Amino acid sequence: MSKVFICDHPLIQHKLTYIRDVNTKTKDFRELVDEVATLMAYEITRNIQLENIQVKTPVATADCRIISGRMLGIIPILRAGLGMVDGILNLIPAAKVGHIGLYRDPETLQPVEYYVKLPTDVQERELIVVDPMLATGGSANLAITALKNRGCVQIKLMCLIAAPEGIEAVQKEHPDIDIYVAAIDDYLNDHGYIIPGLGDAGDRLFGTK
Ligand SMILES: O=P(O)(O)OC[C@H]1O[C@H](OP(=O)(O)OP(=O)(O)O)[C@H](O)[C@@H]1O
Ligand SMILES: O=c1cc[nH]c(=O)[nH]1
Ligand SMILES: [Mg+2]
Repeated sequence: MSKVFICDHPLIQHKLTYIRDVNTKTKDFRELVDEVATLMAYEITRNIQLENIQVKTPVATADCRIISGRMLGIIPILRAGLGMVDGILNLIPAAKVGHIGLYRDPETLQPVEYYVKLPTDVQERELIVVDPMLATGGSANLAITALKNRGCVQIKLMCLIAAPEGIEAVQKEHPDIDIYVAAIDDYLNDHGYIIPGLGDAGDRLFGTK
């Protein structure tokens, strides 16, 4: 069974409070999501493997460690996942980015795929699928399935806010995938919105409503 990690670092929780606030405007919302993505990336990469190397300091040789050789990929689920990409790239600039475009049909709440563009060596990479919201779990499940269908095996899911329903759905369909979230909220309303949540992440990031 996949594990669920709640990133409860005080800085993440503090910024999430302002992300949720209805009075936070687009510019601040975008900056806060970016910052939280960086902080969550710090947590998610905690157990990444290191290699030993030696470097010359100005006065001696030092035994050091680097993460070279680890091939990472960031996979945002469009649109809202885009808001988390730069924050992660700040920490891991060598990561490649693949895009999966999905929108959720407002009537059926089923995800509809409209775009997939992945790095050619995606199967060899350790992937972090990012999306601020895990609601019914349909979008995350479809994105993970799309990656697995292309031969990807090392996949983590990183979301800001999850509904219990979404976590359950991902655990059921993809029990091998670990999930990292900043918060698990109460429930989904009749329109599939996370309560209390933050509203529509894509609209708040891009100012479309
Ligand atoms: O878990 P689910 O029930 O599938 O819902 C979550 C999805 O809904 C939102 O995307 P949306 O469909 O609003 O598209 P957008 O990012 O383009 O706004 C969100 O960013 C997730 O991708
Ligand atoms: O609460 C929700 C649920 C799905 N998508 C969002 O952007 N917000
Ligand atoms: Mg949206």
